Amino acid sequence: MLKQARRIIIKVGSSLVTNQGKGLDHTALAGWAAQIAALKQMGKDIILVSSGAIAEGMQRLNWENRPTALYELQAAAAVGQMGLAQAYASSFSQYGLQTAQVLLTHEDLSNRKRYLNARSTLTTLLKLNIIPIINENDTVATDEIRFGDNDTLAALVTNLVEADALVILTDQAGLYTSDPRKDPNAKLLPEVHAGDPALEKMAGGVGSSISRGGMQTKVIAAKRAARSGADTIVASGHEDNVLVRLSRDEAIGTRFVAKLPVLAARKQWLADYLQVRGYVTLDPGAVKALIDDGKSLLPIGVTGVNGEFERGETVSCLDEEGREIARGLINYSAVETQKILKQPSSEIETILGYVDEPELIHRNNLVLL
Ligand SMILES: Nc1ncnc2c1ncn2[C@@H]1O[C@H](COP(=O)(O)OP(=O)(O)O)[C@@H](O)[C@H]1O
Ligand SMILES: N[C@@H](CCC(=O)OP(=O)(O)O)C(=O)O
Repeated sequence: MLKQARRIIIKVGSSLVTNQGKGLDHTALAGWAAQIAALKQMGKDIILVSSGAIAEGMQRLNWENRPTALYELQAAAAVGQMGLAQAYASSFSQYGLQTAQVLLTHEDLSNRKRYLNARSTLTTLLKLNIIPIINENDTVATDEIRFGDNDTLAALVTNLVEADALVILTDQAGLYTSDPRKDPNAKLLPEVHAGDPALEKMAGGVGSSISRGGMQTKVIAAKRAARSGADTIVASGHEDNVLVRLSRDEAIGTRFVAKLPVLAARKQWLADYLQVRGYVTLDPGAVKALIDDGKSLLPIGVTGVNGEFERGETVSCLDEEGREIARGLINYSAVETQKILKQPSSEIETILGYVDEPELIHRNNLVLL
């Protein structure tokens, strides 16, 4: 599949770019640059999402253990990001390629204007034949606006620039039926369907103290990438010449085939880019109205509300078992929603003294998950 792909996002995880968490593995970085240069020769647009700032920062600061305080992590990232950018710039320059550093936070992608700016900057860099190297802007990201792991960031970038494929390189051969570090009988899955709920049960957490997310975030990243039609490959970065071989369509690792219906750009944005501020619980009738009948969500079908949100913010819709079935932009704040839930829309004015909209979440602002 990579043979056909013109635009590819490649993510290399913390487990691959660092020397067991002690600074950057410069030989490994040079190897990624060499392989990406070969892919560029084949006429492909490449964006690299690379972790490693915190590990490099810890090394430069002589810190033995990964700090837990956010401000220390942020300081380490600020120091280490310099090293990461330098290392890539010098490795890629061997092949006559220039690099650009792009640091993003979740907020950059949830704000529509900044999202569009990020998209045009990235596409301009690609047109200029430059390799954008993306990482999370750890220095300013607070807990509420953090991606945390770079798998999620890579998936959102895949959708942002409408890439054809996402390649996630890690320290395991691909997705196994269970965590191979814990289960000696775990089997590698060569091909799966992105978005298959069974996969999330197989995938476990991180494999090392420096990584974030584990296989769980990779499986979800594949589901997100599929929403814009991109296939995902999760493969081992220790595999010799892996990117070049993948681009010859050699079967390596796990391929997540995108079979989900492709969502329109605005609906993708609703599904994945916005931060959920609260939850509403739906009765079975409302669940059916949303899923089977394509209706808007009315207050009468809501049985519970959680969180503090304002009008226009993103709220997740749960069924009675707590499964998320949809997300959308809500027309009433949490306080207002609490007052009008289980009530017919005709009562909104009597209860609140005004009415914004008869729907709690209008269909146009709602996406099924
Ligand atoms: N079903 C699974 N298949 C493969 N790896 C798994 C699975 N469940 C959990 N893992 C763990 O996920 C780890 C890879 O994720 P992570 O440690 O976050 O690496 P990275 O830094 O590359 O993102 C593996 O080392 C492995 O221990
Ligand atoms: N942004 C952080 C890395 C986040 C992280 O570890 O992500 P991952 O490579 O997905 O395990 C850094 O550069 O140190």
